[in-house]
Amino acid sequence: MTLLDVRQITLAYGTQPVVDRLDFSLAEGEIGCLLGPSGCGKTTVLRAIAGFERVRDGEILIDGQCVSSVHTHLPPERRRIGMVFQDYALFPHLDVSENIAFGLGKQNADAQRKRVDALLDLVGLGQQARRYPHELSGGQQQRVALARALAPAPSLLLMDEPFSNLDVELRERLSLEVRRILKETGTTAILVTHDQNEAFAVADVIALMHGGRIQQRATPYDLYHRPINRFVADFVGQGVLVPGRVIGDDRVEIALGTLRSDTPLDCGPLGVCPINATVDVLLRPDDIVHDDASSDTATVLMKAFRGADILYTLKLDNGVKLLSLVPSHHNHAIGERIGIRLDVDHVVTFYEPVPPPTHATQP
Ligand SMILES: Nc1ncnc2c1ncn2[C@@H]1O[C@H](COP(=O)(O)OP(=O)(O)OP(=O)(O)O)[C@@H](O)[C@H]1O
Repeated sequence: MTLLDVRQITLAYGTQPVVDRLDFSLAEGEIGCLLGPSGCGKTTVLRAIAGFERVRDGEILIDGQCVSSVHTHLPPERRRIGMVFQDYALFPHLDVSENIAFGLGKQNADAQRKRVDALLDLVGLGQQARRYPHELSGGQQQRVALARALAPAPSLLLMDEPFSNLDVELRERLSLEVRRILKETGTTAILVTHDQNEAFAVADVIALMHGGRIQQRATPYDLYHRPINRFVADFVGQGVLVPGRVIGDDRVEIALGTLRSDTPLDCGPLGVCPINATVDVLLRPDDIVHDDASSDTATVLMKAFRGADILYTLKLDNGVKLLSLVPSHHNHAIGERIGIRLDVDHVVTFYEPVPPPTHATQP
C-alpha cells in the first residue's frame, strides 16, 4: 500500500521557484532517500511533507489523506510525522528516558514505562537511561533522538541529514543501525542527504535530485549501475566516460575491446542506437580489473591508497584515461605499466550527437 504520495508538487520561496512538479511515492515500510547536491531542494521537499512549507501546486497524501494541496494544509502536528535532525535537538534538562517519553503524550505511567524500555532496547541504550544528553556521545544522542521520534509510532519518519555531525566511521555504523531499527519497526521513512554512502546504506529507493527535479528514482544498485543520464553517472560513484562506436544493437567497441550489453544499447532521443553511432561509455573503477596475464596494458598516472584497495588512474596508449580499483597488495609505482581487462556487467552508454556542420559565412 502507498503510504506517501507526493504528486507533481511545485514549491517556491517568494518568487524563486525551488521545486518543479516533483513526483515521489513510498510504500508502507519502505525507506526512501532524497539525495542531491547542496541547494537542489531536498530539505524544501521534506519541509513540505512535514507541513512547514505550503505547496504552490500539486498535492501530498499521507496514508491516503490529502495533507497538502493548493486548497488544503494540515498543520505539522496533525500529520503523524516523526522527525530527526542533524543537531539532535534533545532537551538538555531531561535524561534519556524522559527525552524518549516526551514524544509519548498522554499514556498511563505503566504503558509509558514499557514503551520507553522497548525503545531503549531497540536503540541499544538500556544502560544509559538515566544519563543526560551532555553525558552521551554524538552517536548515542542521535539514537535518543531516533527513539524519541519513533516513540509515538509515527506514520512517517523524516530524517534531515541525521548523521552529518558524526565522524565518518560512526556515520557508517549508525546508518546501518538506523536501517535495522526502521525495518524492525516497519517504519516508512525518508532520509535527506548529500552523502551517497549514507543513502546506499539506509535506503530501499533513492530519488536523485538536481535543480528542483528528480533525475532518477531507483534502487541504490540501479542508480550506480544503470544511471539514466550523465548527471546521475557523474554524481553517483566514480567513473570515466570513454568514447565508443556502436557495432550492433547490443554491442559497442571501445579501446579495450567489444562490450556486450544485456539490453539493447540506448541512444537517448534516438531510442535504439544506430550502427556506427558515437557514444560515451561509462566505465566504473570496478569495471577495470588488474590482470598481469592480460595483453592490454595501461600506465599508472596516479594512485590513491585506501587501505583495502588502491584506486589507480591509468592511461591507455591512445590517451584515454581509466580508473581501476585494485586490492592494495597489488602496489604499483607511478609510471609503471600494468595489465588490465574489462569486467563490465552493465553497459551504460550516453549518445553523443554529432554537432551540426558549421557553414563558413561568405565575406
Ligand atoms: N527560507 C528560504 N528562503 C529563501 N530561499 C530559500 C530558503 N530556504 C532555502 N532556500 C533556497 O532554496 C533552494 C533549495 O534549498 P534547500 O535547503 O531545499 O536545498 P538542499 O538540497 O536541502 O540543500 P542543502 O543540502 O545545502 O541543505 C536553495 O537555492 C536555497 O538557497
